[in-house]
Amino acid sequence: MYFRHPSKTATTPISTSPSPPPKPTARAILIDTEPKVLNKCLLPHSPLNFKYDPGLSCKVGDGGGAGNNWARGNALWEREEVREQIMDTIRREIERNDRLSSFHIISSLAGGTGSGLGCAVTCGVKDFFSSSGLCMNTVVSPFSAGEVIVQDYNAALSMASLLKSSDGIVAMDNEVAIRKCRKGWRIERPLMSDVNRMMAEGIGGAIKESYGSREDEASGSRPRGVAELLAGCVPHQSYKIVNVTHAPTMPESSVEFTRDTWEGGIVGRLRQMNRTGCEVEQEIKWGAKEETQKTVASMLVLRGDGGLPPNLSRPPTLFEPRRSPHLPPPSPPSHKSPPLPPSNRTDDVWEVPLTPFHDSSYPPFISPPPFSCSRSYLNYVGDKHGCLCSNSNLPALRALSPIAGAMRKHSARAYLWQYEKHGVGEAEWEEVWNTGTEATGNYGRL
Ligand SMILES: Nc1nc2c(ncn2[C@@H]2O[C@H](COP(=O)(O)OP(=O)(O)OP(=O)(O)O)[C@@H](O)[C@H]2O)c(=O)[nH]1
Repeated sequence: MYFRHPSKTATTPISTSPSPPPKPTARAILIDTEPKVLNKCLLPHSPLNFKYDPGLSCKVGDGGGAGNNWARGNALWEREEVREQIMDTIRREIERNDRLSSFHIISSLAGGTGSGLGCAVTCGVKDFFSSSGLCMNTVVSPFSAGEVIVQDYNAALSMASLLKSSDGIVAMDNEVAIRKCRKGWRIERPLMSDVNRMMAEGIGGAIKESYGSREDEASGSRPRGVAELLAGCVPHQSYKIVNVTHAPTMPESSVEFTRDTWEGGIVGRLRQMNRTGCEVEQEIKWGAKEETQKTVASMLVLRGDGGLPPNLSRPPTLFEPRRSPHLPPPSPPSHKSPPLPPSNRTDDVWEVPLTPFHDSSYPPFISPPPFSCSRSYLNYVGDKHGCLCSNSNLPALRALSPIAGAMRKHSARAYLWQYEKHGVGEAEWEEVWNTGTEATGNYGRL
């Protein structure tokens, strides 16, 4: 459950004048070493349609960032006051839950705070709260050039640490997201906010919303959010890097003119993308018959309007569908509809057997390779949206590639003193190479 909705926490005063509905509060713990970054997130008049809880923000360190140095960010965890502040905040938030199924930690790979401290927090969560739930990390890979000179070191240290501590790593890539913004949304010069929106559309589509109430469970929807994603895509601890692709990606102005089908449209495109290792919908090579990408496990989440099953009322939506104001409002849910789809629409996926996504070869110990498909009624892109989470070799190898870059830099002894100063010496680098070589070998063998 990612948000606390106002109805649960506050009583709304009865008023005759219409006022905007109160914003839900993200159940997110913000951690940074730069107070100005946190303050920006906490601005009372932020344009976001949700707000952050100032009580859940942790300003740690001396206020100057971690200097794009993984070791410096990671070493902050050695300081008792930093550890206690972060762990206390997490503990308080856990105690406010009825129940908890998972943790989701989001950070970049290239900087110092998100990568270094983020890895330490992941280990802390696993050490202290692993009985409370699984821990998934979403990490953002840097652009291949033009950013931080030591980005390969930081990304390599992060990946090696998370491969050991995390239950699943969703690897997002800034460069891929920029291409999606350009080709899918036709934004010539995407801003970081566009990149973030694109990534959110992917990861938001992948994680089935978990409202966490007992009624949900009683209704049979059993929403499990992150835990469901991990169960579907991480069948073995040697394969914990997950890639997320989604369709459609189209400019907002095209939404009202687009009528996609499931099997022939969205699902077909995602299948071809999965077979050929294509990450941008507009770059699909339809002529390519050969599989260029091998997948260990995959999970498809389809989102679309349809008759809601009885007892499953539409939850408050944070992501309003990108629906044109000229379209008639969506019809209210029919309580006469059967408890589960199918509907009578011929393009509905429930009427068309899904051709499995696993037509590639798999390691012998995973047979048959897991493939699951589920549906959510909460949609926020047009009337149909598909999201494929897969444990495929090409994106995983790309996420691991900074380790090779770091090895090259390391052999030239470049910048190593900056890391040594904060406790990352030869033994630690050796561990990174070993972990990286093993993971690269596992994916390379597929
Ligand atoms: N997608 C995305 N990437 C970002 C964003 N902000 C920074 N990055 C990427 O994150 C990396 C830099 O890491 P930051 O998160 O800025 O650094 P930090 O974790 O605050 O670490 P320090 O600055 O060293 O304290 C670069 O690869 C950036 O491209 C963002 O809003 N969205």
